[in-house]
Amino acid sequence: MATLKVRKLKSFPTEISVPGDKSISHRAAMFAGMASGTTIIDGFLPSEDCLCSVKAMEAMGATVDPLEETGGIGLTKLAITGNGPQLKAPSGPVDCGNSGTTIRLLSGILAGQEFTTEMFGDASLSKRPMKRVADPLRLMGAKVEGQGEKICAPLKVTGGSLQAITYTLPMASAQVKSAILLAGLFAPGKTTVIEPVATRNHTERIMSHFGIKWLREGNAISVYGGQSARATDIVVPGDISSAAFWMVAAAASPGQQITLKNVGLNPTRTGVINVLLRMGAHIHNSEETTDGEPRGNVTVKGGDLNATVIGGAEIPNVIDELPILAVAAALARGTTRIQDAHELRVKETDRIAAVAENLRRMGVTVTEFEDGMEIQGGAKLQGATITTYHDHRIAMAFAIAGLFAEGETVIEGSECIGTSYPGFEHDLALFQKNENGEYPIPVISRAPRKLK
Ligand SMILES: O=C(O)C1=C[C@@H](OP(=O)(O)O)[C@@H](O)[C@H](O)C1
Ligand SMILES: C=C(OP(=O)(O)O)C(=O)O
Repeated sequence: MATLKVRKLKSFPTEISVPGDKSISHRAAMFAGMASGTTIIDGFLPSEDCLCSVKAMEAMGATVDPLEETGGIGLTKLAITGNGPQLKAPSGPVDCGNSGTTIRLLSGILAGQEFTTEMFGDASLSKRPMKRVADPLRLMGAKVEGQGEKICAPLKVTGGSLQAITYTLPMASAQVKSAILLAGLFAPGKTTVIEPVATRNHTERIMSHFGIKWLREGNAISVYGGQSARATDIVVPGDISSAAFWMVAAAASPGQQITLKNVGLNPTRTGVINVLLRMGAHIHNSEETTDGEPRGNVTVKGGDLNATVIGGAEIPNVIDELPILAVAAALARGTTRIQDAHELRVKETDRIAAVAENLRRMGVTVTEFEDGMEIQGGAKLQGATITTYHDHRIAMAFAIAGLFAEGETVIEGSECIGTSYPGFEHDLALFQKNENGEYPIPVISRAPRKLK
């Protein structure tokens, strides 16, 4: 088990470029693998989760050529050549690691294939509910077999002749929406997903990018079956969910300023900026390119933060940022309430319990509810030993809390950070100059290295 030690912040970088967006990298790998021809993906996130999606597509017949590596984090540019939407049966079970996005989106693709595939994951993924994808995919005609009432992994999907459905999502989940839309590509007729609350729309945007037509009527999103993806190069912006850690570090540091470069600014993901603005942070974005996904630089200036309420339709937009927003709440004046966030209980770990437990260890008063928590801000944070429960967002959120704590904060089980943010420890070191003006971890160069 790896351990990350964090001390109170001693230095402040003026700029950080976070690695590629995780949600978009998964989708780019999957659509490229289902397209006929070669797609170059630039800005790919070489995290363990996204590499599971690449390896899965490779196991099912796609060819993967590495093109560029970026210092210390790995493969950031690759070419994927697919053979069209009918994939090859993999020679064995597919490893989805820690990745909910891999197993759920892949289930949608596999529902359209005429073979049986088994998918498995690590201990955390094996506890997460797959019934939410099994239910609609079974209605479409796929056979989905899993473990117990929650239909957990290992999950076996046998696809084939699907029928189009209209399905109202019982929970706000972009993964379930995406699984149904992906399966809909293999079902004759119009498949419609109705989402009661808007969730991230990367699947819809990437379908347009790969030449697949879809339509939105109110809160209903539809695709017609029988369409194939057209290979098209794609540039992935930086991940706002990773940038969020540095946004909070800066927002809670009066007198400091940081610019996060080339961050994805899709409005279904920018809730974290809205929440921090409401808490009193000074944030400015410059929106740039819009070849499918908006992106830009985000500058955050520190100040005194105030408590807020986070809930309702805003929740899906900040779902992965709630652990770090809970840390922001601990650093703010007043009591912050997070509500309507039951979904946090079925992530890599129960994130409500894990955040409450670790905040308390640092000296914060937290009241836990079924759907969220109340956090009393303003207490002096004390360094503590943090349990990550193998959840990358818990590890990174509490590493940021450690920058504001007296004494040392020890993040036990920090290896999970590689799930979404390879290079996080090195970026964190930019805040940790020691007495001699040296960084505790060598600061890596992010210079790209061409492989071909
Ligand atoms: O579609 C996606 O890429 C994701 C959707 C969200 O999950 P849910 O669909 O379970 O809300 C999010 O928490 C996850 O990190 C990525
Ligand atoms: C919940 C997450 O990812 P996934 O569902 O893909 O495991 C996350 O990245 O916070």
